[in-house]
Formats: sequence, C-alpha cells, structure tokens
Amino acid sequence: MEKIIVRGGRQLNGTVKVEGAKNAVLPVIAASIIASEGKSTIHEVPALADVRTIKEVLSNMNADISISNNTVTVDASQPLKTEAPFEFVRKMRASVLVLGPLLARYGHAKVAMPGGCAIGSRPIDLHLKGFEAMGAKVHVGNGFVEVHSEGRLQGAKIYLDVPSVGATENIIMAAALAKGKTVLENCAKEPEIVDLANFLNKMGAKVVGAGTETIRIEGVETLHGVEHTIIPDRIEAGTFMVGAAITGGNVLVQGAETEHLRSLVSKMEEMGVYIKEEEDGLRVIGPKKLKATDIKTLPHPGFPTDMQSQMMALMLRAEGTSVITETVFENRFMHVEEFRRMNAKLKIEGRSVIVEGPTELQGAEVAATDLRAGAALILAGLTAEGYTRVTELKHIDRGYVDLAEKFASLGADVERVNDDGEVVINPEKQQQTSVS
Ligand SMILES: CC(=O)N[C@H]1[C@@H](OP(=O)(O)OP(=O)(O)OC[C@H]2O[C@@H](n3ccc(=O)[nH]c3=O)[C@H](O)[C@@H]2O)O[C@H](CO)[C@@H](O)[C@@H]1O
Ligand SMILES: C=C(OP(=O)(O)O)C(=O)O
Repeated sequence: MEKIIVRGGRQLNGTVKVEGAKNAVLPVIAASIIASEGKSTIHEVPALADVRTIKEVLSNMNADISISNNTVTVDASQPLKTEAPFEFVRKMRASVLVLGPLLARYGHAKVAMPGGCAIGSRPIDLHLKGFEAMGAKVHVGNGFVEVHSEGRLQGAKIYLDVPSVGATENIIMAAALAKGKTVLENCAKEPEIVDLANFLNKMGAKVVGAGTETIRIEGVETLHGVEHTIIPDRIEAGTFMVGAAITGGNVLVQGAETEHLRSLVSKMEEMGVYIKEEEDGLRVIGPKKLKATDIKTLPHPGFPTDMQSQMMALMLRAEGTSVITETVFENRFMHVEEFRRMNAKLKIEGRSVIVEGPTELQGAEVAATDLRAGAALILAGLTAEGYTRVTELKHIDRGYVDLAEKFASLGADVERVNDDGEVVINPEKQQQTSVS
C-alpha cells in the first residue's frame, strides 16, 4: 500500500502552478460527445485518475479519445453506444454527466445508478426531474437509470430545489440540442458551470446566464467539435494557499483566480493570513499566529465544501474556538476521526464541528477518507510533530496531480513511497501515458 509520509516543521516557500480544474474538465469532456461533427481539443487537462475514468467511459462508448501532454482530443462523430456501466460509475460519480449529452444527441442513455459515497447519499433526482420536464421518460431499475425521448427533447422551464452543480450541467447539456427554449432557475453558479457553458457556446450552443441564478438555453440542431482550455482548479489553489498559511510560509499560487476564491480569501484574511493579488496568481503569507473564525459551506459564491477539511486543518492551528458548519453534504466529517488521531480537539454537533485551537498536532498513521480529507491530513502533517503517514491515496489521486511532489518542491519534507519504501513519482501521469 502506497503512503504519503510527511515530517512536520518545514515552512512552504516558493511558487506552485495550479492545474486545470477537475470539476470543469469532467463535464467538458462529457459534453464533447454531443458534437456530431469534428473533433474537440481540450487543453490544460490535469493527469488525474478521474480524467482516466471519464476517458474509459467515452472509449467504452466507442468515442475516439486520446490524452497526450495535458491535451485531450475527442472525436465522437461516429455512432456511439449510449451506456455507462457500473464499473465506471462506481469509480467516479461524475460519470453520470454523460446522461445529458447522450439523451440530447441520441434520445437515449443508460447509466449505472450512482450509490452514496463517503460524503453523503448524493441522489440524482434533480437531474432526472429536469430531463422529465423536457419530455424524457425515466426508468430506474436493476441498478441502472435509463432515460429516453421520442424525437428531440422540448425546451422547458425548470426550477432546481437546490442549486446542484451536476444537475445544472446535465440539464444545460440536454437543453443545448432541445427544441425551443429552456429556462433553468435556481441553478448552480460555480465557475465550472461557466467553463462548460463557454465550451458549449463555442460548439454552436446558445447558453446565456451561466454564473447567475438563471440560465437560458435556446436549443440548436447540431453541435461541432472545438478547441478549449480548462480553467484553473480553485480547490487545488485553495489547498496550497492553506499550505502556505499553516506553515507560516510565503507561496505564490500561480493560476489562482481571485474571482473564483473570494469566500476563501476573505476567511483566510480574517484568520490573519496576508493574501496579495499578483499578475499571475495569489501570494499567500502565513502569520506567526492564526486567529479562529467560523465557516459555513454553501453553494458558490459561498464557502466551498471542497475546502472544508483543509480549513479544518488550518483552524486546528488557530488561537481560539472555530466552528465549521457543513450545509452542502450530509456527512462530510469523516476526516474528524483521522484528525483526532493527530491529537486534534474536535467535537461534532449535528452538522457542525467545534474546533478548539491551537493544537499541538502529533504525527500519526491516518487514512484519506475522501480526496479533500487526504489533502487536509497532509496539511495537518506539515505542522505536526514527527511523522504523519497518509494511506488510501486512491482518493487523493482522483483530484490532485503530484500532490506530494508539489509540496516537496515548496520545501516540505514529504514523499510518496510504495510498500518497499521506494519513492513513487507522479503515478497518474505514468498510468495515463501507458493507456493513451
Ligand atoms: C465533479 C464535480 O463537479 N463535483 C462537485 C459537485 O458535485 P455534485 O455535482 O455531485 O454536487 P451537487 O451540487 O449536485 O450536490 C449538492 C447537494 O445537492 C444534493 N442533490 C444533488 C443532486 C440531486 O439531484 N439531488 C440532490 O439532492 C446533493 O446530495 C448535495 O447535498 O459539486 C459539489 C458541491 O459543490 C462539489 O463538492 C463536488 O466536488
Ligand atoms: C467531492 C468531490 O468530488 P466528486 O463530486 O467528484 O466526488 C471533490 O472534488 O471534492
């Protein structure tokens, strides 16, 4: 079993470059199969396990997809199979994002029903309600969800009960080829939705209002392949920002977009962290003493749930009591038990965690319970006394490229080792080169 081993006590200093966003590249690659003509070329694609999974999903459907040097090309002009089996959905829930494009183009899609995961039950009822409103029939049975429509989908007025990111993306993609206009209200406003809408619009779609509460989509008859560059990963950026802050270091996070990170920047500033916008990113300088604060996770532009566990690590080192309230996912506190193994004083009360700081963290053997929790444990390890060994790296590899190497390049004492204690460098990049 591979491990990331961290020896605490070093400051992070230097420059780190952010990769393309996982949560943008997955819907964009899924959307590329809507094009019935031409091929799409997608740049700044991070070498992640999730990208490999979406590639396998598309290859399995007979799309022609290849990855080389952070660029993906997709040619989906030939007829595709309209199914995504359980082996892919099990690995990555975002496989359900092929439902919208397949339904739009072929009037049929069958995808294994995603189960719950370590952060909650995560239903897809809102995706399905949206398809039904556009005239599709939905059948759920034998572990699959199947959607079909007679002829083209019909544009519709759809209100989302909660601003779900995945439902917004799936509905925009389905509506892009529907007959007439779709108005999607109370939709998600994440920057990754805007990136998807920009990609679709280049392909010939008519999507207006992405990034606001209401998106209007005028359906068109066909879409074509295009070239696109993925936006930087705001969560990876945020993770390195916390790394600089927690170690009292000075790091330029290249590619960090202030506009995408306002809630995080404001909370970190409240904690006493100095953050300065520079031409190509954000410079983050950690203070001698961090101050406690409270956060509540919310849909964008509120505080992102994907930064909750990393902020918990930072709060553990702050003076005073902080409170974290998780409102997006029902059960995203699995990392609390792992932090406790490192001497953290944490109390769960319903949907909140009370963090007593500052804690003298101690190195321990801990498991990444989800991908962000894995990053958070490494962050805690950076300031812990002694060695922290993080296992279950498969979660981290879903969403971070070379995390250990990048921390090490900033001066941290971190390495990834295999069972024999040999250093492992860049595992996902090696995998991708061998499968592309
Ligand atoms: C690949 C990707 O982009 N993943 C992100 C996406 O996940 P994902 O798109 O799955 O997250 P959603 O925004 O859909 O989920 C938000 C909340 O809505 C609920 N819900 C969602 C859909 C639905 O049909 N019914 C329903 O009740 C979920 O259970 C959850 O409680 O947004 C999350 C919230 O910012 C992020 O944490 C994930 O990193
Ligand atoms: C929860 C996350 O991703 P996913 O929706 O792919 O599980 C995440 O990126 O933190």
